[in-house]
Amino acid sequence: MFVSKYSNPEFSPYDDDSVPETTVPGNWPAPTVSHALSESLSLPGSKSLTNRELVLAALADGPSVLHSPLHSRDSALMIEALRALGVGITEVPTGNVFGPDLAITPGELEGGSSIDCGLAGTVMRFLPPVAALALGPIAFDGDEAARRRPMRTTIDSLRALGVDVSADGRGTLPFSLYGMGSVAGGDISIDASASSQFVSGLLLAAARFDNGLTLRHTGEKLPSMPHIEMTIACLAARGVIVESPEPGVWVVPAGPIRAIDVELEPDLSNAAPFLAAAVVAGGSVTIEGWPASTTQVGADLEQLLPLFGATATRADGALTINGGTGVIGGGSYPGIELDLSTGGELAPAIVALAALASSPSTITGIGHLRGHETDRLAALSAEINALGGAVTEFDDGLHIEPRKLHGGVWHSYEDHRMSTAGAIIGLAVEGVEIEGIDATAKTLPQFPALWATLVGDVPLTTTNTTTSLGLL
Ligand SMILES: O=C(O)C1=C[C@@H](OP(=O)(O)O)[C@@H](O)[C@H](O)C1
Ligand SMILES: C=C(OP(=O)(O)O)C(=O)O
Repeated sequence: MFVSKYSNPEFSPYDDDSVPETTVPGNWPAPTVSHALSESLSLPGSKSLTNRELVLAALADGPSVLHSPLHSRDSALMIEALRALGVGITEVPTGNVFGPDLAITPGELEGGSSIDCGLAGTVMRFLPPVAALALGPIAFDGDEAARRRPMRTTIDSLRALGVDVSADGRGTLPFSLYGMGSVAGGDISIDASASSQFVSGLLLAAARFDNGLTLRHTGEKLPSMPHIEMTIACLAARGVIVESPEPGVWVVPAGPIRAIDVELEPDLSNAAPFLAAAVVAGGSVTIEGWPASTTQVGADLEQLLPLFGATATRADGALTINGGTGVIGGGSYPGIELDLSTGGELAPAIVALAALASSPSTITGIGHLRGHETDRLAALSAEINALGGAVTEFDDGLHIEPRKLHGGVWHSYEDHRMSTAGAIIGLAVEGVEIEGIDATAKTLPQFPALWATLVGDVPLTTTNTTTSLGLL
């Protein structure tokens, strides 16, 4: 189990004498809520932005500082991997409850290491093109579950760039490459229909290729376009202007990646379960520090949650979702028909809400979620149906019929968004116990503490978020 030193994942939303029994010791009893919410929360930095900025700072033309970065398993894996490649990364204490800033000093990229990708898509897809710029052999592996995630496009694209890659034919981790200290670059075509991260990984490193890169996506569909736009925006802020002469084609000029200090935005996708809680419980949840403009797809929650009858208000740099009376207060909200191809990482929270809706929902455009931390379509339908739900899977999505749900064990499949989807359902359904709540450490180790704050008015303090931080 990963325990971030910036959190205390053991923190429970219950008083010591009121913790419900679970059928299996170690399961997390998802708290129900019996009152309308009225809570305001801050969240730690964005995973997607933190791991992009770590890579770009490592490839930049001088030292820089990342302010308010995420500290979680995915960012820790990225930091360790970059250090193994010869990049200097040190913590700069600030008093921020979510952890210190990071000072990054680029170095000559060196081989000779084995990189643990854990279960992080951003590590396994972003770092191989960076490693190709190093000198020497570099091996990539990860969790057992990571060995099921699609990697063929990364492997094929590196080979198309002339990089020597050793891999069996399965198109997954583990594999290794032999970096020659430079990559010529040029013109390659890839099929990124399984993940936008194949595109982002190449774009992030391409300015450091001798001839830059012209990248063409040849597959039928391309999920998560906002994440590619995020990559392009992060590069632009560092002076690398990526042109897209036609959809699915990107041209990255060779040149320096400028070192800049960056303030990270809070993770808006991680806001999804907290804001969804207002829809279920009624009342309001406010997320502080909501950026006025952003490339994060989590910003779509402002439009998505009103589809379930909630109202969204932006004021004073915060987003508030008000769920009215909520299901808990005796209200109901309708199901939805939605193509979520641009925001697949929001799907588990949206599907959890759909499972509590009063009419059917159909979510499409999310077939690629079968290659996420787990096959999310199979996992969501199995877990909701085990609680008495009626979810059917099709290739590209899920259909959810309204049913009265009952308690039971909700499996996380080591997937942080499965854990949090179970917590949303548990707000309204007595006796839901979550197996594997620790999976939330992937991007939000403070989830149990923040959820306790949300449902139980337990103040978020240095005791429940930063016990072992030693900064304050
Ligand atoms: O580039 C990124 O930071 C991400 C891209 C998306 O991946 P896919 O395109 O594989 O869905 C998203 O789901 C993931 O959580 C983060
Ligand atoms: C798909 C996700 O993660 P990853 O970055 O590992 O792909 C996610 O966080 O929903």
